[in-house]
Amino acid sequence: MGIEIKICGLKTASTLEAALEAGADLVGFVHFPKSPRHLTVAELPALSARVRGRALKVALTVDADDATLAALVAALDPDILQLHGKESPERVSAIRARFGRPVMKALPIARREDLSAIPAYAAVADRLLFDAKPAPDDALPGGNGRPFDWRLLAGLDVSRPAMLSGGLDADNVAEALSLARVDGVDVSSGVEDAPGVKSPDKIFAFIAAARRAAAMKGAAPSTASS
Ligand SMILES: O=C(O)c1ccccc1NCC(=O)[C@H](O)[C@H](O)COP(=O)(O)O
Repeated sequence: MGIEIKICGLKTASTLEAALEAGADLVGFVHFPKSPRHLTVAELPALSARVRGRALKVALTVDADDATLAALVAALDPDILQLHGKESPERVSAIRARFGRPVMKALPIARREDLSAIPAYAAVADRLLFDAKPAPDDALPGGNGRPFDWRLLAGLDVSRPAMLSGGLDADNVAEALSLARVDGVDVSSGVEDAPGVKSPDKIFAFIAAARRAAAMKGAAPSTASS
């Protein structure tokens, strides 16, 4: 079973290069001033040029207005717009139509009830990303290194490609993939030495662990009919 791997919150040329060399399928750039991973619009073209088709570029925003999205689209030329705020299904649909880019909507998950949002967003987004719901004292809506109960996604059957994120790292990604039925994994804090400081070694270790886990999952006999 192949999976997609996204390394999010890349800020420097050297760590972006590490993610690309390690084989990341998607690379994420955060535009959210409160984040330690925030990149200004002016910083994006140089990073964008380095990707050169080696991975999909993802622009991550939180409840961004159209002017901000337009500036990001011009500066990064993203392959995917990741919406990580409280964007309604109507707003997701409007962004997709206005900017003509595939949209990945992040959905915050803590309990089974949180899965009830899936159908409305699956109807309008190209992809879904299941992330841990922030705790009241978390400063950010994502990128908090907080895991959730991956068993909630065990029987997941959505009509869109779905990624899992929240507190993943090289040590737990195999367990996460063994429990959640997803098409990919997304990591930020788990490949950092400090908030906003990516570690090339941890990026390589994470991607190797995720690929190994996905290969083992593909090789394991199916239990679906037993
Ligand atoms: O990373 C941030 O600083 C951030 C800020 C605001 C919204 C979302 C943010 N990050 C989301 C991600 O990096 C990933 O999509 C994912 O949530 C992984 O986060 P982590 O738990 O740190 O691995």
